[in-house]
Amino acid sequence: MYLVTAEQMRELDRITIDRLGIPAVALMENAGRAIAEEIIELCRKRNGGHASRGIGRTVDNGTGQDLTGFDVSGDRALTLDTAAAEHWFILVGKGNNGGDGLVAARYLREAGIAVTLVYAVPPESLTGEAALQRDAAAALGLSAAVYGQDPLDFAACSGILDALLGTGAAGAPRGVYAELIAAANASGKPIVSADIPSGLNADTGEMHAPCVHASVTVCLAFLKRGLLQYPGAGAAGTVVVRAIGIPVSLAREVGLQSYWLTPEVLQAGLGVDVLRHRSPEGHKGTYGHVLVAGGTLRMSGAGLLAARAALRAGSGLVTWALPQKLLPAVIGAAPELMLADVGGDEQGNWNAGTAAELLRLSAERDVTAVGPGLGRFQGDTDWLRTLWEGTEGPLVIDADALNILAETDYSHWASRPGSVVLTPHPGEMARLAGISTAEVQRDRIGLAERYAREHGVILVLKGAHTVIAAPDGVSYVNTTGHPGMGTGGAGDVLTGIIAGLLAQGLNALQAAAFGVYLHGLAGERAAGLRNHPASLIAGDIIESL
Ligand SMILES: NC(=O)C1=CN([C@@H]2O[C@H](COP(=O)(O)OP(=O)(O)OC[C@H]3O[C@@H](n4cnc5c(N)ncnc54)[C@H](OP(=O)(O)O)[C@@H]3O)[C@@H](O)[C@H]2O)[C@@H](O)CC1
Ligand SMILES: Nc1ncnc2c1ncn2[C@@H]1O[C@H](COP(=O)(O)OP(=O)(O)O)[C@@H](O)[C@H]1O
Ligand SMILES: [K+]
Repeated sequence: MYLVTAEQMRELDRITIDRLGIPAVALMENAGRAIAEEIIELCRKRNGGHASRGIGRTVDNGTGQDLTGFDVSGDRALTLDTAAAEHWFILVGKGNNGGDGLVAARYLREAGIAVTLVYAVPPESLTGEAALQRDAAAALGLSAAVYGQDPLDFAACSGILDALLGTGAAGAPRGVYAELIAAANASGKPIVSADIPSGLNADTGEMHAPCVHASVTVCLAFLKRGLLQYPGAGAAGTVVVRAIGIPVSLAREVGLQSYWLTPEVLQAGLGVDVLRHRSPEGHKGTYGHVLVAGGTLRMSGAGLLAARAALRAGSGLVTWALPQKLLPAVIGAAPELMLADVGGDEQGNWNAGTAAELLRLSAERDVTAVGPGLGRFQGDTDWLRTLWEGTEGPLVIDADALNILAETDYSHWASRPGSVVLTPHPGEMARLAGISTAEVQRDRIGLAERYAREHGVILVLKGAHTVIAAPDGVSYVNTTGHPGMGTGGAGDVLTGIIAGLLAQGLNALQAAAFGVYLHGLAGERAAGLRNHPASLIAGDIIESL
């Protein structure tokens, strides 16, 4: 499923209306009807009725609590047995988002649900299609109030439709919009947002103050980027994407290149064999050989986790290269692994002298993963450069190896035949990009796309809803995963998984995207196996692969 910015959405609207000749009012009619359908669905569910979802996937966090769900569904009857018990307030903004709300109000009324239109601004200030809908609602005799002029008691309603601000919003909600959003949130009533929660930045997921906290967001036509990025993803509730008559085939014309990472996108878009078929005559040599370079006295476990994860990801062979001093202590920790001595210092740390042996080891393996538990040492920049320029296969760079990169301008390093996958968490990304962690989190997709393009790498920006971006501008947002995965070593496991997939012949983008997806799924599964997800530890993710 495509992800769009507000600007791209406007372009899609423009082409549909101006070039295809589909009237804007028809799109608005479809949008309003879809919103009304979803409100009725919510009422039905709330009253214990059967949910009649179409195609869809709900992401469950393993504790029975819905995180974000997506649904693309077809027609459904606009009736509700319990309509008499419902009374919805329709918060109407000045633009087309308000117009959508007015259409929804008509359909809700049609289903027997009481509605009160609550205009944020005097209705006379509406223009275009929204004004047309205002007149239709008035002609039907829908009851209406103007915020600030008429008395309004939120306690009297059973639910709220937020049709205040959509993709045309700029900056934090002002004046009466801000007051209405605050009042709606404070009411404790379920809120359904039209297109995006008002107060959310549709592109970045940044939540302005105030921002609607929705139970359901009925996203229109294309999934807005901001609905998948935190903190916005947390304000949107269950996200349902509904078609409104804008052809999906226009996506290519507008140059959409950002996707929600689903099995379909992995399979059809990225060409990944998600079932991971193995040839009946395959043997360990068929499935590649990973070299993991990492682990020091203080953090030997990081190297071990990455190496074990590479095995569980299906790599035929895995060699773990580490300082000689540590070798006796880790023998037998994972009998399936091969160990390689790279020298190092007396304390069991890596040093500049390990580069030559590492290069030799790497030349005989299909992929090298460097960084987990590596530590820092004198001359580590040249050390990493030697590896970068001297190895031919793909490199997965994580943890301290990222910190080394962050301190140097590696754009001057010789370009390498093999691809590079960087897997920073937000703190490491901040150091790489020379900005604060808060700035990284402000627009994760945008930053990942820029960095990947400018540096010619596959970038995996980790954290809830990990972003994968490629040098050609394509990006994916993953929604598998679990808050329980916020535990030391979970990232080392991801590094191993990506390396393991690379060894099996996936290209760097495929391995990064599929690796992130599988890592998240394994995390969900592992969390579900514990008494409480907080008890999840990184090794559990490996065991759930
Ligand atoms: N034909 C189409 O295009 C279709 C569009 N569709 C729907 O339209 C939505 C986009 O509609 P839109 O572009 O009219 O903008 P919208 O989000 O309603 O709000 C803009 C208004 O809000 C105001 N305003 C802005 N920022 C503000 C702030 N911070 N605080 C306070 N006020 C602020 C601003 O007023 P101004 O400040 O300019 O006077 C302006 O009038 C889209 O999300 C989807 O729901 C669908 O029906 C499909 C077909
Ligand atoms: N709330 C969450 N939802 C989904 N995935 C998460 C969440 N928190 C952490 N993760 C995942 O767990 C991993 C943590 O990686 P990282 O911070 O590098 O850990 P470490 O450095 O200890 O190995 C990342 O892949 C991240 O995406
Ligand atoms: K809205």
